[in-house]
Amino acid sequence: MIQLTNIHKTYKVGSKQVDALKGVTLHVNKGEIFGVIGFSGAGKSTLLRTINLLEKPTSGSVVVNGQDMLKLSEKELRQARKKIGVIFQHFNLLSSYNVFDNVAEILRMNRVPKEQIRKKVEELLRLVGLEDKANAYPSQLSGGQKQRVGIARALAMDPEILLCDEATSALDPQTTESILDLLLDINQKFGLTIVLITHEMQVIKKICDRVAIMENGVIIEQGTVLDVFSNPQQPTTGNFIKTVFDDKVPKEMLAKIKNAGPSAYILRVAFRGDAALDPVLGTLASRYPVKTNLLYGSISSIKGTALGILLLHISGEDKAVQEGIAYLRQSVYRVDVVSQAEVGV
Ligand SMILES: Nc1ncnc2c1ncn2[C@@H]1O[C@H](COP(=O)(O)OP(=O)(O)OP(=O)(O)O)[C@@H](O)[C@H]1O
Repeated sequence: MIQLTNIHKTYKVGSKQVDALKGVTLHVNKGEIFGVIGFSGAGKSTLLRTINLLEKPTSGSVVVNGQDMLKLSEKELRQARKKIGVIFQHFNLLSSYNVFDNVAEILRMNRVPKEQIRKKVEELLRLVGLEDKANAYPSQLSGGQKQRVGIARALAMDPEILLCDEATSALDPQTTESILDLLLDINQKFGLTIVLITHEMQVIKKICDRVAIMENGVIIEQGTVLDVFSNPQQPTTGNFIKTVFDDKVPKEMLAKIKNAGPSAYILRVAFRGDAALDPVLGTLASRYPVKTNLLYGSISSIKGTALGILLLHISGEDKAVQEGIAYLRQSVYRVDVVSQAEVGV
């Protein structure tokens, strides 16, 4: 659906050059929700804006729906952009227009016949749950309601792709959840392809199928959300995951743990799918003469698959501990030995 290949973008600021994108290659499948996460300045907005050519790459290719976007004439590009809706962090509504007209304006601009406009706007406002706010002005709406108008505007021309530029960053956590539910609903109802950029891992976890992590203008890691959450490869990815799975243990608690022998470790254990329910820990305790303490545990569902993260303290004679760890490694998705300093707070 979207293929970005070896995208470079260099801005010139006075005599200085800023390399915002340094060879980004990305494929987004039709109908999926693809998230791009990174810290401020990583290049996310620039990347998102190359998809509809709001930002023209310095080099590289942008193919959307089989069309090479860089080869289109102005007129063809305008047509192609109709199929790519965009929603923004600060909503971009027209403050002097009411809700109805904010949405109708898009249809008028695109010369949709007048008699079709009312029906279409009513349909869109129903979809986003704002049918009773048609006459309200943006200043009379909450942030979440404003973003719903933004979504209705973005969907007015029946796009195939929706680009979301930090669409929930200005919203409180509860409103964020409801906007993400709406995006998920639209994705499922219409098979809409969604690309979103965010700095919140919670957003990625809740609705994305796949994720790319950006740092300094490059993608440092990408994969399904489940794979990335359960098996991160890069330290930055691990740091983002920690914002969702806060596997910290009070230092006083760590100080009280008594080792059952000379060998002791703290393990971070990731379980996936059905394995999350298996009595692995019971078998570990009965089969190996080791002592285990559960320090932290969390199970959540990522796109319908359970992902469990545990912190375990294991101690005993060295041979038994090593065999116990080997058994765990065979039985669960991933086991890492972590230091007290890493998990203690
Ligand atoms: N129009 C511009 N002119 C000059 N430099 C720019 C321009 N737009 C972005 N940059 C620079 O390019 C780099 C990437 O910026 P970009 O906005 O894409 O990052 P981001 O990951 O979206 O950050 P944020 O989360 O803060 O929006 C930054 O160093 C930024 O200062």
